[in-house]
Amino acid sequence: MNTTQLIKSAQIDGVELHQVRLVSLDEHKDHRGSFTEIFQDHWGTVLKPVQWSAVKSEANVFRGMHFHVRHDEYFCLLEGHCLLGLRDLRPGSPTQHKSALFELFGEDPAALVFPVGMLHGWYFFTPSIHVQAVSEAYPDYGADDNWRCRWNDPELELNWGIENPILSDLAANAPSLQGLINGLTFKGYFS
Ligand SMILES: Cc1cn([C@H]2C[C@H](O)[C@@H](COP(=O)(O)OP(=O)(O)O[C@H]3O[C@H](C)C(=O)[C@H](O)[C@H]3O)O2)c(=O)[nH]c1=O
Repeated sequence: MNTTQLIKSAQIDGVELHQVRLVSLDEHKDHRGSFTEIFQDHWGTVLKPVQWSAVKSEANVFRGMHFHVRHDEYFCLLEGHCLLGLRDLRPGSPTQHKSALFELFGEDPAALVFPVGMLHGWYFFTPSIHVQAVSEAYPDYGADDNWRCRWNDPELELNWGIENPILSDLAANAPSLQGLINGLTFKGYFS
C-alpha cells in the first residue's frame, strides 16, 4: 500500500486479472476548475452500462465484498483516497483464484472496469466520492444477484493493511469466502 507522498492511482498488489482494465483519465485543469471524461464506449472494455450511481463515503468505510453472477461493473474515484480489491472466481478464467489490489487517488483520476464473476470491495481512507456503473440495474439484480463474503477473510489474499473499518450490518455478518463459494456451488455457478 502506498502511504508515501506518491499520488499515483495504480495496481499495488496481486496479478493482472483477465479482462480487468484500469484506465488513466486526463483531467483538464484551468482557472475555473477541471473537466474529466470518465467513460468512453470506444475504450472497448467489457462494460455496457445501464445504471450510473454516485456514492459518498466517510473515512474508514469499507463497502463489500460483493459478487454478481450477471453484471459487469465500473468504479471511478472523484475525490478522496481508496483501495479496491478484486478476486477472480470465474470458472475457466486464466486468472481464476487470483487477486488484485488497487490504490486510487482523486488527484490522479482513473477508472477501474471489471467483468462479471469478480468478487470486489472498496475501502476509503478519507471522506470520498466515487461514481460506479453496472450493466444490470439494481432493481433487477438486488434481490437475487448480490452475493457477499467477509472483507478480511485471509483466503481472499487481499492485503488491505487496515483494521476495524466501518461496515454495513450485512457486510459485518457476511459469510467466509468458502461459505460464499458453497452458496454459489449450490446454485450451480461452478457447474
Ligand atoms: C447498489 C445500490 C444500492 N441502493 C441503495 C440500497 C441501500 O439502501 C443503499 C446502500 O446499498 P448497499 O449497502 O448495497 O451499498 P454498498 O454496500 O455500497 O454496495 C455497493 O458496493 C459494492 C462493493 C458493490 O458491489 C455494489 O455494486 C454496491 O452494491 O443504497 C440503490 O438504491 N441502488 C443501488 O444500485
